[in-house]
Formats: sequence, structure tokens, C-alpha cells
Amino acid sequence: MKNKTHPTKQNGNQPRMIAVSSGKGGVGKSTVSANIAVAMARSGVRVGLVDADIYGPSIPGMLGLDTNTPPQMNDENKVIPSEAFGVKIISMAMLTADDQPSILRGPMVAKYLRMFVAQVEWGELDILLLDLPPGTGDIQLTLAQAFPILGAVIVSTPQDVSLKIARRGLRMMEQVNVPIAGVIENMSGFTCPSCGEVSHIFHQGGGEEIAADIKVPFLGKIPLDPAIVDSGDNGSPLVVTNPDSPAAQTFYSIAKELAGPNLAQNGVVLPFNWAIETGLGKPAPVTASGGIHNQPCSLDFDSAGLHIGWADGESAVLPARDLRLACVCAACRDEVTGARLLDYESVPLSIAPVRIWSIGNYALGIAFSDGHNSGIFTFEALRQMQGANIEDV
Ligand SMILES: Nc1ncnc2c1ncn2[C@@H]1O[C@H](COP(=O)(O)OP(=O)(O)OP(=O)(O)O)[C@@H](O)[C@H]1O
Repeated sequence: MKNKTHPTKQNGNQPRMIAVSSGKGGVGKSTVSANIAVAMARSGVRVGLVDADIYGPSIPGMLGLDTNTPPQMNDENKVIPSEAFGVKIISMAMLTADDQPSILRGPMVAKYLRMFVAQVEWGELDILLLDLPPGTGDIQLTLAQAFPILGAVIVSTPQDVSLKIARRGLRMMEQVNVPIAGVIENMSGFTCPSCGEVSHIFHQGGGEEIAADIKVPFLGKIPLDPAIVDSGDNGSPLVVTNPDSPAAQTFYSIAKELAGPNLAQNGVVLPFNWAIETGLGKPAPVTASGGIHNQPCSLDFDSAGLHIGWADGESAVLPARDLRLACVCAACRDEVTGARLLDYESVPLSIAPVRIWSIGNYALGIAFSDGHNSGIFTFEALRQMQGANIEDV
């Protein structure tokens, strides 16, 4: 057993959510997720793993889970996750027979993914890892928007084509304000099965280049190792079967890095649901750390408006009525032309927010005293409101 790692949690109940993603399939994302999760568990971290690869769930096979018995439900109708090597796991493979491809339409996928995070009896967790499906499409966006993901790890192989796709993934995560926790280069060099020496048969260093290019940490290089295939096929991860191999050692060091304090919360703890009048659910302020630009570190409301302190030290006061007029929901703006539908004169001068809540990692929802509550105010848009002249009546 390795030394205990005590990760910084977001708060008492919310585990730190870390997504593992890749621009394309087959780069070893699930292998990386499974090994990192088990390495974390073996280091004393309470870890859950969501196999969000709805169409090709492979985590149960890699961790030797029985998928023939459907999972149990608890009294609150929550799914009890399976457990292997100290990791709590939920996967689509547990809900469908192994030989049935999951033919699900978009909205159903979103429903399952929400259930995997919110309707599972996770108990107390420090970290919840999400093994995302490959690509940069709807499922990835759904997850990134629905949950306060603290950081995303990008897995890539050293080949250029994979790196180009990985860059696309990085941009997608940036759009929804999910910081990149780092890049992992997998299948980097070959580990000789007899002497253990690593030789580089393909181009190497691409993961490091991309990490340097976008100024995020490079988390490590995992060599091609035939033992990884065998351990995956046998349902026992490399970090357990060959813990001293170079690949397993890299998994342990990445697990330590991700569970450590470097990936600390940059802004206020998410999610929150703040009732303005009573102050219940108001997020506690945190010190601006110079972290992500568009992340609120403090929120307050008084007669001057909504006060936002940003992670880079900037701050703004946004008057309540300006916020209401800036709403761009389908009822307030024409979705095609962008033309204003809201009659500004109908908005009273005394309007105020009654409730403010977080949406994913990238926006606020605001319910106003006129009953309007369908607007999504992205951090980006709130940031731009600062200093902008809102057209008024
Ligand atoms: N470093 C490695 N050395 C040798 N084999 C590896 C390595 N990483 C992954 N593999 C093997 O590559 C195959 C694909 O890995 P994996 O299923 O983890 O990829 P993936 O990116 O999750 O794929 P998908 O996106 O299709 O789910 C598996 O057989 C796995 O054992």
C-alpha cells in the first residue's frame, strides 16, 4: 500500500469531479481511467468511477466486474454502485446485457449520465472520475455543462493526428469553462517484456508539446506495455498486477498529482443554490488564486446589485435590472435573429433576484422577482457585462 494521499475536497458532500477524455477512440482512455482510479484507491483516496462511455463501456471488463446481475437499489431509489479494488463503479454495462449495444437517443443519454452522477448511492467520496466517451460531441458537452467538473484530463497518443484531435477536445472544455488538469501521453515508447527497457518506436513527446502549447501540466508518459493488454483482459489492472513496472509507476504518480492540492477549487464551491432573502445556500467566498479567468470567487447581493469577485482578482457590480434586461433566453431574445423580445418598460425598476444557482462550471441561473427564471448567464457573458452599457429605458 502506498502512502495515504489526502485530496482537497470541494466541500463536505461534493467530491472533486475529474473527467478523463480523448479526442478519438482507442487511445487507452478507459485503461488510464481504471488504473488511475485503482491507484488512487490504493493510496487511501475514496474514489468513484463513472463509466460514461455509454456506447462502449469497457471499465467493468477491465476491473473484473460481474455485469450479469443488475445493480441493487437502496430505499431512496438510488443505484448501489459495484465495487472493485476499492473503487466504486457505475457503468452502462451493468444496466444492459453485455452483447446488447446501447442504442440510445441523445436525450436518453443525457438522462443516464445525470443518473450516473446524481442517482447513485456514492457515499462519502473524495474524487469522482468520469471516463468520458471519445470525441468532442454532445455527450461530452452534456456532462461538462451538467456537472461542476473541476478539471479534465486529456489522453492522447504520440501521433500527430491524435494530438490534433486532442487540441479540439481542449477547446471544447475551454468553452464550458472546464479547466484542463493536464495531458497524458499514452502508448509512448515500448516496454520490452524481458528487460523492462522502454524504447521509442513512434514519434514521442507530442503530449508534452501540446501541454506546453496550451500551458497546462504534462502529467506523464505511459509506455506501450503488453502487460497492460493482458491485465485489462484479465479484469485486473496493471497497478495491481505489475505495480513496479514503469507504466504502473506513472499511473501512481498521475493519481497522486490529480488527488493532490494542485487541482484545488479555483472559485466558489459548485454546485450551489442560493436563496437571496434568507442567504441560505450562499457560496462562501474563496481567495482569488489567479486561477481561471472567468470563475467567480465571491458572490454578494445588495441594493447596488450582484457583486462578483473573479478568480483573477477583478470584480464587478451588476445592477439587478441590468441583469434582467441582459437575459438572452428564448422568451427574451429571438433565437434566430437575436432581436429583443422583452419589453424593457415591463421590467420594474425595483426588480431583484430571488434565487441564484450554479449551472455546471460555466454559468449562473437567476430567478427574478417578476417570476422570470429561464435565463442562463454564462460567466463569460457576466464578465462582458462589466463595463458594457446596457440599453435602458
Ligand atoms: N499503454 C498501453 N500499452 C499497451 N496497450 C494499451 C495501452 N493503453 C491501452 N492499451 C490497450 O489498447 C486497447 C484500447 O484501450 P482502451 O479501451 O483503454 O481505449 P479507449 O481510448 O478507452 O477506447 P474507446 O475510446 O474505444 O473506449 C486495449 O486493448 C488496451 O489494453
